[in-house]
Amino acid sequence: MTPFGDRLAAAMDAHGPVCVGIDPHPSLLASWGLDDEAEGLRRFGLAVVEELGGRVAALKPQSAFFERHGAAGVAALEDVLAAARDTGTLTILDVKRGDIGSTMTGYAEAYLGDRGPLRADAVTLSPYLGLESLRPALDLARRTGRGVFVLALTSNPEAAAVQHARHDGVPVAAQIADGARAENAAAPGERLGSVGLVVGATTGSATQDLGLDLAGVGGPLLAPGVGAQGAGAAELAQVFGRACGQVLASTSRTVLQQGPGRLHEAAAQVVEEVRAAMSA
Ligand SMILES: O=c1ccn([C@@H]2O[C@H](COP(=O)(O)O)[C@@H](O)[C@H]2O)c(=O)[nH]1
Repeated sequence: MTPFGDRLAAAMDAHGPVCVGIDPHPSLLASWGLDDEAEGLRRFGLAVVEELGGRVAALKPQSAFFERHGAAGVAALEDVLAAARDTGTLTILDVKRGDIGSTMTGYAEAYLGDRGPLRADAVTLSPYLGLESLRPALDLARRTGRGVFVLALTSNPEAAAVQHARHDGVPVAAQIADGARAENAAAPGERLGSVGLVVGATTGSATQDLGLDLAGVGGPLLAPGVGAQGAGAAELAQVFGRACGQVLASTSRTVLQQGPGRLHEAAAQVVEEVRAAMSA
């Protein structure tokens, strides 16, 4: 399979640098006239896929909302992922996994193997058990042409206590960025590497203050926080600077709260704003 980074670069060329999250919050389900039960989530997710499949660069289901409903919710997530795959739209499963290496192998097979019912094109990973603990996922993703987004500077304010902290004088987030750079450098020839970072659009001057070389990462930069969390075009330009071309802005509630039938128009508006920010 063509490596994830190259597939994502092509999708961003075709549809713009925006990923839409599938986050079935109870309040959104209610406003869509759906029950907060596994079947409601399934219908919600499938409606998003039906309207946006083939029209955005990527869809990002949020596993937490589906897991709330146990086995039936996870089955709904499997259906949503399968439907997205059928449209040819890239999927990023936001599940933020990270564990000791031997257990990480299980998670890697669940999300990044060729046979797992929850497989996605890419997955979000937490490096806070040590970046190298993610090795099984990094290696399997490379073998199967899938990708990962490692949490570096997340969009929530309380993250700074961990991610800005210094170890041997180097900020934790910068060490994670350097690790992603090394992974991508080991797979030369890809237009965009397949090891990306999560860098929140809400993180202000942190990328500069901490000296993160985002352009040097060589992989995609998933930027949640656009819309409901308060970031817009100006914030994206400030956070990403010369790495703008690698940014995949992510937004969920801002699009989803428009309701069925109006998702594409809302997503197109975000694409327009992000493109303007990136080219300014
Ligand atoms: O740093 C992070 C990492 C992930 N997220 C996820 O993105 C969406 C954001 O939803 P909005 O409705 O656009 O706020 C959600 O699934 C988060 O878990 C993030 O926000 N920040």
